[in-house]
Amino acid sequence: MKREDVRRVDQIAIEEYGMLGLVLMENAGRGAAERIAALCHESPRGANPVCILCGPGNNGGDGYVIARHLELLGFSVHILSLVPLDRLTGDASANASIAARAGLTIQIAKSDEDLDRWIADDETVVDCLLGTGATGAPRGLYGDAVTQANKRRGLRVAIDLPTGLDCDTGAPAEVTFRADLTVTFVAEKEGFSKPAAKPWLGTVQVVGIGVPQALLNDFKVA
Ligand SMILES: NC(=O)C1=CN([C@@H]2O[C@H](COP(=O)(O)OP(=O)(O)OC[C@H]3O[C@@H](n4cnc5c(N)ncnc54)[C@H](O)[C@@H]3O)[C@@H](O)[C@H]2O)[C@H](O)CC1
Ligand SMILES: [K+]
Repeated sequence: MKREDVRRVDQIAIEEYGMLGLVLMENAGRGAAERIAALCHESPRGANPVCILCGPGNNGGDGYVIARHLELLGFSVHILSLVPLDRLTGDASANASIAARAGLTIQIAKSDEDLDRWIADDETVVDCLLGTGATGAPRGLYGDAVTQANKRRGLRVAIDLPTGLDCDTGAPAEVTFRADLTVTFVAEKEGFSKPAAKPWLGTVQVVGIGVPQALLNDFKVA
């Protein structure tokens, strides 16, 4: 699916089917957490603890849901947000607040030094930095976070798409998250089939977010 189509699915599910964004985000995050747990259990590099890198939008919001569900699955999790939590809005803000009230470990990374200090070398790193709302190459601290993550030797999991990869063209940016696994929502993105995308995607798994079959049929999603 094209970026704009998958964002339309989200919008129609809410505006025409009356679903709540929080429900879509919960389905997305719970499904992603289950795939991450499965990968960590079956891979020799699958470390526990898990570090979740969260950006400013709903891709970051997914990260707070993933953290809550990974903890329920027995993982030790910590969250590095690249923005102060009061900068979050909507469903992302709601889930960051739930995670904070639940006592999940959340640190706010303000510099590359923070990222270097707080991302351990052997933990599993989850990319909830930028998703379908990204435009252009990851800027500033987002580029730093991707560079730091790529240096670690643990597993790397991208949520919805690897930060830096253009999900319509499959073109990687100068700095792109190199994932072992990409968990993507609703359907594979059009750019994932392009050869240039392969080194950055790793294995791709699709997670449904609970939108009605009728809506998926309208977008010809298998
Ligand atoms: N139906 C679905 O697929 C669902 C998707 N979900 C998740 O939501 C994200 C999309 O969320 P959105 O808030 O629209 O965008 P992002 O989270 O990607 O954040 C974009 C945000 O980041 C800033 N930004 C944009 N480009 C850059 C850049 N190059 N460098 C730095 N910063 C950048 C800007 O502020 C943007 O606003 C989707 O991917 C899924 O993960 C829902 O959770 C469930 C349903
Ligand atoms: K991402």
